[in-house]
Amino acid sequence: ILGGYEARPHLKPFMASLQLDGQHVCGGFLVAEQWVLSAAHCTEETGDKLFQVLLGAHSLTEQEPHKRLYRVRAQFPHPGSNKHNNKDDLLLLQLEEKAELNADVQVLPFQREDRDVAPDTVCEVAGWGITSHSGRRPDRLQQVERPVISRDVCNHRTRHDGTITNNMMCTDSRRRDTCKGDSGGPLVCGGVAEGLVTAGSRVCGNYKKPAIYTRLAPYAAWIDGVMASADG
Ligand SMILES: NCc1cccc(NC(=O)c2cccc3[nH]c(C(N)=O)cc23)c1
Repeated sequence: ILGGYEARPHLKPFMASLQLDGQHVCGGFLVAEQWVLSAAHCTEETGDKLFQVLLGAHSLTEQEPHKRLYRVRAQFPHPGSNKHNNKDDLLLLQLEEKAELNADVQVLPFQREDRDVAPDTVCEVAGWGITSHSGRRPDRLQQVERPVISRDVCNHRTRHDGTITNNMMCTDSRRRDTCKGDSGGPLVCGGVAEGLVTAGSRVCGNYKKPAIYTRLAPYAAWIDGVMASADG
């Protein structure tokens, strides 16, 4: 997160850190007791290695009462996801067991009504992604508030030039923005997850490249279907 600030500890109990060998790679959030939602692009450099999922954390390193690292039983990237564009950039992770819910570990509902969030709506996004252009990695969860911008503005030829589909949404990226390591985290508007951070152009903090999110409502059936099929 660029231009943000440290979140109030454990006030975002849905936040997940996707880790490899103890290293934060991407964000995500608890969408059901045994399921975390993140971005398919997060698996690009991991090959077929499975993530571990850290829940209940504020600091990535310090001991905290409800912090717990979960093994992943299976990972389900959306079948339409690929490394050449931002389409269908979703990843469902089934935890080895149901997460133990408590004050610091809670499920976050996602938007199921397929209607655009109004432009200028102020939403918030959190993550352990880099906090500077030099790549400084925070130990504690950061957050920032960002206004939604219309798809038309976001698709302007000087911005994302027509690549933002109806399944995507954008927020202003002037100074305050998402960046490397924030992918997969939720864009929360009015207490509901409306989108998932996607790296898009990988640019951070430049107003000419608004932040892009995968809208969640269009994928409600896919999310429910995977969870139902794998839960048995
Ligand atoms: N503001 C939009 C936004 C949201 C989330 C992430 C990003 N930016 C990256 O993720 C990024 C940036 C720079 C080098 C990078 N290398 C890699 C990589 N996977 O090797 C990713 C990146 C941008």
